[in-house]
Parts: sequence; structure tokens; C-alpha cells
Amino acid sequence: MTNASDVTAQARTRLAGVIDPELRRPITELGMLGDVTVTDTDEGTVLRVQIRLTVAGCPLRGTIHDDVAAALDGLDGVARVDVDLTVMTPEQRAALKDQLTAGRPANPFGPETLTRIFAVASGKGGVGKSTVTANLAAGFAARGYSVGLIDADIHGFSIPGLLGVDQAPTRMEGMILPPVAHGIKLISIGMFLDTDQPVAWRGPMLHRALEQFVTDVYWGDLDLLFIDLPPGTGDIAISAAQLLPPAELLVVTTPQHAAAQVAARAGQLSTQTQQPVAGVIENMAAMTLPDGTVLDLFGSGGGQQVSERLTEALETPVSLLGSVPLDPVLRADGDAGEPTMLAHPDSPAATALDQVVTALASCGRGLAGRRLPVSPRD
Ligand SMILES: Nc1ncnc2c1ncn2[C@@H]1O[C@H](COP(=O)(O)OP(=O)(O)OP(=O)(O)O)[C@@H](O)[C@H]1O
Repeated sequence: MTNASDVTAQARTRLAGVIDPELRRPITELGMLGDVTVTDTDEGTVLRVQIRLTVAGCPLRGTIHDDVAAALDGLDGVARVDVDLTVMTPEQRAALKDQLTAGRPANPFGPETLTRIFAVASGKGGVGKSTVTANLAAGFAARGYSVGLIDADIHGFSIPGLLGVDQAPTRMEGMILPPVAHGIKLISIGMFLDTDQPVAWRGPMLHRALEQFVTDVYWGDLDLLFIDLPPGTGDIAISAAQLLPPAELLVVTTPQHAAAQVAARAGQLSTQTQQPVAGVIENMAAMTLPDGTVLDLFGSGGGQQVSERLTEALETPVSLLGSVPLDPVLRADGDAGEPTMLAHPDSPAATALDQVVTALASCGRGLAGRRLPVSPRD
């Protein structure tokens, strides 16, 4: 006969290693583990484990079921494991919400935050800002950082597609649980819109939406948060600066001189918002064809030009963090919902993006554009 308390103890130990895919914490810490029973039957010992889902329509119920079953597979003396998915009671849900929000400020990304925040800006659309953002986030996540991403590009929300997410966020007790893809917690304005309708939101609505992403989304403890801003210097960029005061700007440009001038203007937004500029990323730079020919579709030098103009305007060094070549692999992976950093890490684009990740990881928070809190002595 199997010792029931031994089996139960072993099962609990193993279940402590099962991480909830949305909350990114062990299910045993979240009150998701219900009854664990061991019964001797004709076919042998049956272990029955009750798992309480946060909400009935939990989109990840299949994943949770499979993770629990895999964790309990091969337990000594157990002939069969039954995973019984139930739903938390309103009281259990309220207790979980309290546990998750206890001691956290309403805005977890205020001045005191330990999260490093990058707001990714570009002068104009189509320069690859979202592709770069998704890949940088994936690159950091692959290095073990805890990463969040807010897609605030209202008119061109492309991040869910780039990361292969079509799942809606789960709502629990007024909290929004963001889907997780490639290790990135992701929320997009596109997840809350009817995508067939053109978006005609005005500034205050956009501000409110972004505010909700900051305050109502359960982000947990993030090392890094990326925000994909709409192109240009519009309302959202100002709102992002207000809601996420420690954010640093990353400016994406193509090598084209005309694009660089516009990108430099977007970077100078930092003087208005007092955000530092972490650096410039040039995208769609020259690519080398298999026969050795160099194709510089968008010219060259734009990234360097933006870096110099911002260095001059902000009176502090703003470096060119990297130059990402035109690369059909980057485009194809984006269309397939796979960050190239993960799918083709040796491709020319991924190699350049990895250098940007290294540069950002190794430099501390920048001060360019930030007014220092000093007052003249008497
Ligand atoms: N280095 C690159 N090589 C090849 N294709 C690229 C590269 N960077 C981006 N692309 C492609 O260019 C297109 C535009 O990219 P993306 O949507 O990231 O731009 P964006 O600046 O975010 O645009 P918007 O702000 O208008 O949404 C996409 O099809 C993307 O796959």
C-alpha cells in the first residue's frame, strides 16, 4: 500500500515548481492548489489534484492542466493522476488580488520604481520601431530579465502580431492579467479594440487607456518595461512621460537623412518631457547580399546624424547603440510572430540587435535631457 501522506507531500513539492503562465508565480503561492487526495483503487493508487483557476474562461486552462500533469508524472507508487480544474470563489479571488497588490503603489512605475523603462520613439512610421522593440524585449527576456511591453501605438498596434499573441488579457477583480509570450508580459491597445474599426480616439481617451495599462495591469516585479510609442511627438508620448516619469527614450531611425531629421525632432521631445535619451538605434541599414554586393536602400549615416544632433541639442552624449541591417529574415519572422532574436539568433539583424541589448544592459540610466534636482546655494 502506498503511503498517502508521502504521496501528498511529494505532489505538493512538485507542484511548487509549477508557475502560473500569467502571474508568473508558483501556483502553490497563489491559492490555486485545492484538495490533494490519494485513493487506493482496483487499478492502483489514484492521485487527484484540484486546481483553482482564477476565472472560469481562463484562456490558459489547457496549459495549466498540462503543466500540472507533467509535474506529477512518474510519482512513486501512483498509477494515475487526475487533474481537476475548478474556479476560485469570489472570496478566494479577492484574497488573491489583495495578495498581489499588497504594498504596491497604484502606479508601480512612478519615480521610485526599480524597473528600467524604455519608451521607444521614432520620427515617422514604418521605420521598424515595433520590430526593434519586440526584439529587444525578447532579447532581454532570453537573458533572464523579467520584461513587460506596452504597445501604445494606437494607430499601428503591431506588437501582438510580432510576438504571435492573439489571446485576450484575463480580467480578474478589476485587474488585467497580461498575456505572456516569449517570456514577455504584453499589453496592447489593440487587445481592447474592434480591429475592423478605424481608431479615432482623442488625447484624453488615449491618456486614460495608457493610465489603465500602468495601474490596472498586473505587471509583478519587472526588471524592464518597454513602451512602443506611436510615431511622432503626439499626445501618447506626452502621456507616457507623465505616467512613467523614469522612462528613457530610445530613438529609432532609418539611415536616410530626411528620416534622421524627423527622428532627431522626436528625440528632442525629451527636453520637453525631461526624459533622458538612452540612445539611438538605426534600422534598415545596408545589407550585404550573398554575392558580396552591399545594398543600402535607405542610404547611410542617419543613425550617426541623430546621435550627433541629440548630443548637441541635449548637451550630453547620446550614443548610437547599434545599426540593424535590412534583413528579410527579420521581416519573415515578424510576420510569423517569432522574434528573430530567438528564431534566428545568428542572422545579421539578430546579431546587431543583440549588441543593442548588451549596450543597454551595460549602461546605467542616462541623464541626458533630465533636469537634475539641484537648487543654487545661497
Ligand atoms: N531591418 C529590417 N529588415 C527588413 N524588414 C524590416 C526591418 N525592420 C522592420 N522591417 C519590416 O518593416 C515593416 C515595418 O516595421 P514596423 O511595423 O516594425 O515599423 P514601425 O516603425 O513600428 O511602424 P509604425 O510605427 O507605423 O507601426 C514590417 O513589415 C517589418 O517586418
